[in-house]
Amino acid sequence: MTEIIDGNAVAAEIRAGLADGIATLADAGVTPCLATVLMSDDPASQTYVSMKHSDCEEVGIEARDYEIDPEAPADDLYATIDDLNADPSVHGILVQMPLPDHVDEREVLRRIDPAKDVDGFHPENVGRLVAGHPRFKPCTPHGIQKLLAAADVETEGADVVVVGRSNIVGKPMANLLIQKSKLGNATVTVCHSRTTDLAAKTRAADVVVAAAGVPEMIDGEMLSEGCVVVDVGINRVEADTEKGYELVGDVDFESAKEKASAITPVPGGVGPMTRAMLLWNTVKAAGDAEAVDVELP
Ligand SMILES: NC(=O)C1=CN([C@@H]2O[C@H](COP(=O)(O)OP(=O)(O)OC[C@H]3O[C@@H](n4cnc5c(N)ncnc54)[C@H](OP(=O)(O)O)[C@@H]3O)[C@@H](O)[C@H]2O)C=CC1
Ligand SMILES: Nc1nc(=O)c2c([nH]1)NC[C@@H]1CN(c3ccc(C(=O)N[C@@H](CCC(=O)O)C(=O)O)cc3)C=[N+]21
Repeated sequence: MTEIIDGNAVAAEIRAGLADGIATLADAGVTPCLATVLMSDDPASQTYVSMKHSDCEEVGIEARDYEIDPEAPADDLYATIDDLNADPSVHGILVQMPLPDHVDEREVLRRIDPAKDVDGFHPENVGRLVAGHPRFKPCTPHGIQKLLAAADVETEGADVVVVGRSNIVGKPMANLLIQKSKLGNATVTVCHSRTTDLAAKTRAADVVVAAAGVPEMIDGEMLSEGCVVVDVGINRVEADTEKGYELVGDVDFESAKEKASAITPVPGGVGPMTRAMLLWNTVKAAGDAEAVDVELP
């Protein structure tokens, strides 16, 4: 029987597990606070940001919402970041990606105070991760580690293929998996659009992490019997539904399920974990900033 790994359930456990840390902060008079900054009209981005706000509310994190007209000059965004950096009541800052073309994404990432960079995208935090002593682990790959652990999937000694080399998913995923740590110690192959014979690589893997942004590109034919499949892809494809679209992953779920011993669904797999680990990083940021020792799940 193939195990369907329930990301909603594991994310709910993580949120519940944050209660102790949030209570410890409350005893010290601190309410953790996340500021989200949205500079986009994209409905998907708006949905994600509003989901992040309701998650915060559920666990007792204050969420502040900043919205900037996507046509506004980049300086408006930079000024908002500068204000949030300077505000001691704000512990975490998330600038929702993607940004409009006239905004320099790299400037945005290096402008956020690295101590408030709950996405873990600031070059200093990327450097710490690569050097093996992360401060904020990027939410999606960190969530995937927690998901694998909850499903009793050992990464130690496993051959893992990561499909995708983006700075927000593929690269940090590979970096976390090669760390000398309990949720690491894997042997990792990173594939991308110039990889030759992707299917041969994925067929040799014990664990496949699909993060290419190509709907259903990994099918059962590309997988070995008994492998574990983590589907990061969130693709809105047109469909005859109430919303006019449906969400599909980068994995062809039906055929992959025939081969895999365990697989994450879309929706309800990695997505909720990304949001849970954002809360996790925000509680950590608050503890660090206020010098309160918080236990994290
Ligand atoms: N569940 C969640 O929480 C999250 C989900 N996502 C989703 O994950 C997916 C990936 O996101 P992101 O990393 O930001 O995407 P990017 O578009 O930034 O990166 C995609 C990567 O996949 C590679 N790729 C594209 N096509 C192929 C192919 N045919 N074969 C092999 N590799 C390919 C690209 O290669 P190259 O570098 O050569 O161009 C690139 O490295 C998207 O569907 C996104 O919506 C993203 C973040 C969080
Ligand atoms: N600065 C920044 N940080 C991010 O972490 C970031 C970002 N920008 N830009 C976009 C991507 C994408 N991302 C998702 C988070 C949660 C779900 C999620 O919760 N998905 C639900 C369903 C969502 C739905 O119903 O549309 C699920 O898979 O079950 C999806 C995608 C974070 N990202």
